[in-house]
Amino acid sequence: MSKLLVTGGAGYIGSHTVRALLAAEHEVVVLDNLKAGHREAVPTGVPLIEADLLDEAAVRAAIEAHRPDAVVHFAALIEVGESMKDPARYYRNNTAGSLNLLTALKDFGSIPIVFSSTAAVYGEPDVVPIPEDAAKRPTSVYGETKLWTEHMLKAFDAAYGLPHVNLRYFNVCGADESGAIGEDHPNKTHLIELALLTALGQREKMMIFGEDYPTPDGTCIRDYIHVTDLADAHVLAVASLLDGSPSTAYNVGIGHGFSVKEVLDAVDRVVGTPLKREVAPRRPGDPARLVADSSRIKAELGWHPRHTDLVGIVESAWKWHSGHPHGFEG
Ligand SMILES: NC(=O)c1ccc[n+]([C@@H]2O[C@H](COP(=O)([O-])OP(=O)(O)OC[C@H]3O[C@@H](n4cnc5c(N)ncnc54)[C@H](O)[C@@H]3O)[C@@H](O)[C@H]2O)c1
Ligand SMILES: O=c1ccn([C@@H]2O[C@H](COP(=O)(O)OP(=O)(O)O[C@H]3O[C@H](CO)[C@H](O)[C@H](O)[C@H]3O)[C@@H](O)[C@H]2O)c(=O)[nH]1
Repeated sequence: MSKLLVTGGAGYIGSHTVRALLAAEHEVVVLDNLKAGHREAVPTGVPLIEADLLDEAAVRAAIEAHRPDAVVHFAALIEVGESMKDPARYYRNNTAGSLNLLTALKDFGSIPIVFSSTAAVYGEPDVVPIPEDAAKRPTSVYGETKLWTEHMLKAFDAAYGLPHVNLRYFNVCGADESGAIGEDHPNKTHLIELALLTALGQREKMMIFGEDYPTPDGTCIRDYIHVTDLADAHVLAVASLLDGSPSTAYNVGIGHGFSVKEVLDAVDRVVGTPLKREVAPRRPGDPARLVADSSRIKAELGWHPRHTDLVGIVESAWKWHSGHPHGFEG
């Protein structure tokens, strides 16, 4: 049993991963500023340090007090559109916040770290499915903040020895099978969450952002990875670091893409009624097709996604949203 510090563990992906880490018999401590996370998402018995990564002294105090064997680092601002309007906030929170954490990790004996990176580091890809060594040309400040953190990790590892795994997630979706936790971001921008809130009557209609992309039905294609499969990838990444494996990066996706229209068709099937749809202009910065080549994590860590059926993925998200129409507020 190892002791793990999880930053952003009160958020959507973090709270699912905390459960997977507990199931793998690790001891877990969460650090979160609760600006986008939820106290209720942290399981009873897991200590929650309410602190901000920008508070360097608080970060150092948390590491010193708990002396984790490894850290899983989710805490970040996550909205592509907002990052373009307020880059200062994104570089400060995501890149400078990560710098505070990495500095503490190297000062307290090079504590290994699993970092939440993103497919957004690739930007518009030359090759699809995208392998890890594809060119990194982020088209958003959000993607840049994550790529800069990857650069810092590489430099810290070279200079001080800081073992790390960058997990580059594709489009994360779904919810824990219990239906007790799920996606509840303060600003809703993700396709499946918005569609299900529309089905609950909280939105009038679904906007399809562009149907003139060079794809079979003209809408964007994404690789939808279920949050519990992603949580399993973290458990494996932590184990590999604790075993002394060298630093690396892994793409985490199912290796198959679905178009916006296919996702909305699946939502219609699951909720049993067709949602009102309207075609809108393209959303700036959206690549046409993002699909992961996840063969490296499969080969090296033995990871395999269990949720590859789109209707099943949407059903799991629907169980959460229909049971908690206003998220953690009820
Ligand atoms: N959701 C996706 O589709 C997706 C895709 C790729 C990568 N990611 C990455 O995964 C991670 C988790 O995303 P999520 O969807 O769970 O988002 P989320 O907003 O639900 O979780 C992020 C958590 O971090 C906390 N946080 C943010 N800044 C902090 C700070 N400075 N100090 C302390 N706590 C802070 C928030 O309160 C929140 O609980 C992020 O790093 C995100 O960039 C998400
Ligand atoms: O109301 C909506 C919302 C989204 N979309 C479309 O649906 C697709 C998926 O959009 P999301 O906003 O759900 O997700 P993104 O692909 O923009 O981004 C997500 O996945 C990326 C990696 O693939 C990054 O990690 C990012 O942080 C994360 O939000 C896009 O083509 C988007 O244009 C719509 O048509 N209508």
